[in-house]
Amino acid sequence: MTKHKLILLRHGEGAWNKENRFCSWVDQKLSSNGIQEARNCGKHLKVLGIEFDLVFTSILSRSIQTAWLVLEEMGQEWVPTESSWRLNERHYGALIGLNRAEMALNHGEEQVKIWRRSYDVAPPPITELHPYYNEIYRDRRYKCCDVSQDKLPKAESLKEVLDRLLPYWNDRIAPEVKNGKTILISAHGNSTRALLKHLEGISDEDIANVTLPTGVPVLLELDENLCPIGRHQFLGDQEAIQAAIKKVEDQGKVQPAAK
Ligand SMILES: O=C(OP(=O)(O)O)[C@H](O)COP(=O)(O)O
Repeated sequence: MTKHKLILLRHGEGAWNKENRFCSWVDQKLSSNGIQEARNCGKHLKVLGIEFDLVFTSILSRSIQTAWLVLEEMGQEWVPTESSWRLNERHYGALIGLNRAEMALNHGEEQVKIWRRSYDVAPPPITELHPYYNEIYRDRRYKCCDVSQDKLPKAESLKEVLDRLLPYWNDRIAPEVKNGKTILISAHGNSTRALLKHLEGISDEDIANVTLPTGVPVLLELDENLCPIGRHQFLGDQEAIQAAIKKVEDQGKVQPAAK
């Protein structure tokens, strides 16, 4: 049986991951910890003998920077890399920039969980009054997309992320996987969750329980029809990975001191 190896990666920690703020389409760089996470990821993939043929990233710096650092550690800087807005993080609309724990205090943990992890509920849309509206929509990178600026999202559910990501997967990435290319997709927590949902056939309910920590490579093996062979695997120290997953899940809870 043909086995295609696909490595999915949520970028290393960014400044706003650390501050527990919804970052989404704001272009934050990696924190020093995030740089180290990306480097460690590259070291680990090198030890495993992975040889990439192609790399795909979003057009947000943290995913591109992560891909560079991974490739540098692996001595594979030459590998062709392609970036698309369709791999961008979920657009968190009006929630962009807000602190999750404060949101939990003001709106309740259940509401924050619905905003973060429900499949088809979108947060309130971003408006021109939002402090990051201009920073996002006046950025030149969004003039170079395959849709016009006015068609770009103002908020997205996970379902809407999958809807805009799927054409890129189907037309651009999947054919390369089928051709036997070993591919790294360096993207984001929710764009990666959307793709995993599609490839593994995860239900609308169960996808709420899939959490991705930063900087941890996820291996998915696919057969010739791109059906998964077994479940996705987090590569690395399993105990540390479980602790990192719990930390991401707890980001949407009221901080103990404030309870
Ligand atoms: O920017 C984000 O994700 P990213 O760090 O993967 O790019 C989101 O703020 C992730 O938030 P969530 O984990 O509450 O869905």
